[in-house]
Amino acid sequence: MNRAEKAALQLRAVAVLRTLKRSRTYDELAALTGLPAGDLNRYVNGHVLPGVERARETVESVGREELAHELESRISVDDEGYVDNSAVVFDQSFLDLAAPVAAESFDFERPDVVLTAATDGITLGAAMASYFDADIAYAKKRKETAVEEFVESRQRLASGIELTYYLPADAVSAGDTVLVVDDLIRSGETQELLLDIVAQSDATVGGVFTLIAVGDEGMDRAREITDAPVGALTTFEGR
Ligand SMILES: O=P(O)(O)OC[C@H]1O[C@H](OP(=O)(O)OP(=O)(O)O)[C@H](O)[C@@H]1O
Ligand SMILES: Nc1ncnc2[nH]cnc12
Repeated sequence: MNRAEKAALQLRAVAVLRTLKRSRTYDELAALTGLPAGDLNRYVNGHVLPGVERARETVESVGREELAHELESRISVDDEGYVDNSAVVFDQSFLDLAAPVAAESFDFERPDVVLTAATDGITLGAAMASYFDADIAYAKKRKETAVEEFVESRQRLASGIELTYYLPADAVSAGDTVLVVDDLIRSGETQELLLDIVAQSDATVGGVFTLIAVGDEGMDRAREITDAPVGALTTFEGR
């Protein structure tokens, strides 16, 4: 490992600890990590960096299970099965941790572009794009001003309302590998539109990832459209 890689690992460990600290006392963080509370305080406040071995152990200890647990503790589901995930999508540090875990948990092809749907998918999309050193693209329900060419995909929803997403045509190029992500998948209607935009762009789907699947319907729908890996960090019961 060269100096830069060591520093990146040490900083990632600090990011992990800071994220875990948000909902914990130092004593609780010490119990969780096995590291002394005083050391944790110095790491979280940036006075000292953890040594490379400690950094590695810290980063590796936050695997899929821990992250899913952290995610579940931050969201609430109402009586009708609707999810409030604002404490997740507004926390870029948490999403920055989710990206490597998603990449390690599923066999996604390395993307050229990470594609999502505005609005709530954008922060996760940005974290994933940054991790893969890929571009971020997001389809919007309105046409972007001053852009001339769009790829658009329209669908009539179960409710009868029509939903259209527009993506500037140069956001995804023919031949690109595209990782499609969203914060939440329920019916899969949004995924169907995003996957259609990838197909219209003559690009390849490298995977589909969501933080939260509500029921199986949307995930199954995505799996019918693509053979690429389709994965969720957590699944909740649908209505
Ligand atoms: O699987 P589906 O049933 O299509 O639902 C999932 C979509 O719903 C939410 O977005 P929403 O449509 O609420 O738009 P927003 O992000 O702009 O709030 C969420 O961010 C997904 O994009
Ligand atoms: N927040 C949410 N919870 C459950 N299903 C949804 N579909 C779209 N947004 C949703």
